[in-house]
Amino acid sequence: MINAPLKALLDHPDVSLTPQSSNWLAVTDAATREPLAWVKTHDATAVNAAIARSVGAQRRWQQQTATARADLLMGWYQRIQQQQEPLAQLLTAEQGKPLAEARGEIGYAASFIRWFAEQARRTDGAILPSPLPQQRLLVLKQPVGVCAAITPWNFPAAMITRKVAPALAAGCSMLVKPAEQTPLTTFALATLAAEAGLPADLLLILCGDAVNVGQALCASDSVRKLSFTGSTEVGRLLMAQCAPTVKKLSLELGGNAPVLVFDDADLEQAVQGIMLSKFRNSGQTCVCANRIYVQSGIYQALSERLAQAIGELQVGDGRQPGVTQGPLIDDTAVAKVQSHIDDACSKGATLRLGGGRDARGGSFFQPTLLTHVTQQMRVAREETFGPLAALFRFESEAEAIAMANDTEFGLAAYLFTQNASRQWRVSEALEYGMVGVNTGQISNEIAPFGGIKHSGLGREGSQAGIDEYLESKYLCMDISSPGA
Ligand SMILES: NC(=O)c1ccc[n+]([C@@H]2O[C@H](COP(=O)([O-])OP(=O)(O)OC[C@H]3O[C@@H](n4cnc5c(N)ncnc54)[C@H](O)[C@@H]3O)[C@@H](O)[C@H]2O)c1
Ligand SMILES: O=C[C@H](O)CS(=O)(=O)O
Repeated sequence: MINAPLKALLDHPDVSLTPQSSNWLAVTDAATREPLAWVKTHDATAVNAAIARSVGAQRRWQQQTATARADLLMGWYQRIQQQQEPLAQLLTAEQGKPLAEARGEIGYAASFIRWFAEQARRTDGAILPSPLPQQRLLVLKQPVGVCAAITPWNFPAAMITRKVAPALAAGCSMLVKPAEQTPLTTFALATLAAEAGLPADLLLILCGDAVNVGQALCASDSVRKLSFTGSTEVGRLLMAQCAPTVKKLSLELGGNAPVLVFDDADLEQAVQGIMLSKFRNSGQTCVCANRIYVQSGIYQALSERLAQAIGELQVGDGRQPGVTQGPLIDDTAVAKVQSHIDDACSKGATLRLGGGRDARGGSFFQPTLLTHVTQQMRVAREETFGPLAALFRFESEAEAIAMANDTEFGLAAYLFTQNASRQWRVSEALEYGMVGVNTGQISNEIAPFGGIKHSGLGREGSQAGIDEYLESKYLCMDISSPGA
């Protein structure tokens, strides 16, 4: 239910708490599947009208000083922090994750705003040593201009601010198409940005048919950048759609994260790291452990301890105390996890724990452990995006690295070993954008988040994050006096 604090966050002409006509989209509760609200949808004409408004807003916004932009972002940050609880309740309602995780995501989302408020005043250019005495060479940093973002449902707050904050800090405007399953958090964040003084039309939300909205954004020459977070399949499509207008692109795509646990790992540290990486958001994160490779000497002890830890997970409505595993986003997600389990078992894997839809029905799924998994199974090649821990066995370091790298994805990888030399050797050999050593928690606003190969282009957060929204302009100035 949308209570009074949540209703105040959704005070937007494109959000209705009462049923609306056909060109409005119903947003449902992830656990109960009851309608929460309705959001207005945009066709191509409406998208193009929004782009035109964004152009004007951006031109005015880039005239603001970096200090003014930073101050406004800090005001937005503080309001989000003050509203963490209602925002978390709204996020859990539409996405399903347990409230404790939702509170954490709100804090994580806010951290990007604070980070880029700080970065706004550090977009330094350069003065270069000229090769000619009469010339002076300078580099200016200028905003890219009108930007668009298309975001996934699994982190309805953080995937918005990880794009909008650097864009606004750099002097850009942003048009956001949130996932159809979880747009309400985006509207709530926009409400707080407006309360902080964000000028009208600088942050516009475009709900509607993803294909049509996406095509209109990609086709517009006024939109100079697209930042997409989602599946690799859609990322490839958007990349192609942006080619005719040569847009700047940031792509945060799919993953297939390996975890390597060596005989010399600290067993408890490895189990805790696997649990954190695998079961956060019920396994619905791009950096979740998808394949767990365990060296023979520790395999039995780890599989026993992991089974015990998985058995302690609590499935249910994320609003209920003690629940650690909320529902999957929809029945399609349930079917994909089930298909990976069935495929693996048909090819010789052992079902150690769980294995199917939870007795609660809906899209609740039992946290599952498979052992004796091999590279020939679908779970080794595809991103499961659900609460399935798949254990593989290996003998040597070289074999583990080869299996870990045997994928077109390259987002995150993890390894557990107390041997410092091995930490360096394996980290350098893993073909991924991010590597966790003795930890399953690698995400923050300060580090460069992103992947290589089919997991994407560019980085979010960190010093690099704002560069995705800036252009470098080179000035070459002849300072010789006339007639000299
Ligand atoms: N790398 C990361 O940081 C990161 C973060 C979250 C999710 N993901 C990936 O996203 C996937 C799961 O999220 P998802 O199911 O929302 O992904 P998805 O690709 O199906 O959808 C993502 C967004 O794209 C939109 N979309 C879908 N088809 C489109 C089209 N033809 N044109 C324009 N927009 C379109 C959706 O409406 C949604 O807003 C997983 O693969 C996961 O790994 C990656
Ligand atoms: O799912 C993708 C998110 O980027 C995960 S994280 O919260 O940034 O680790």
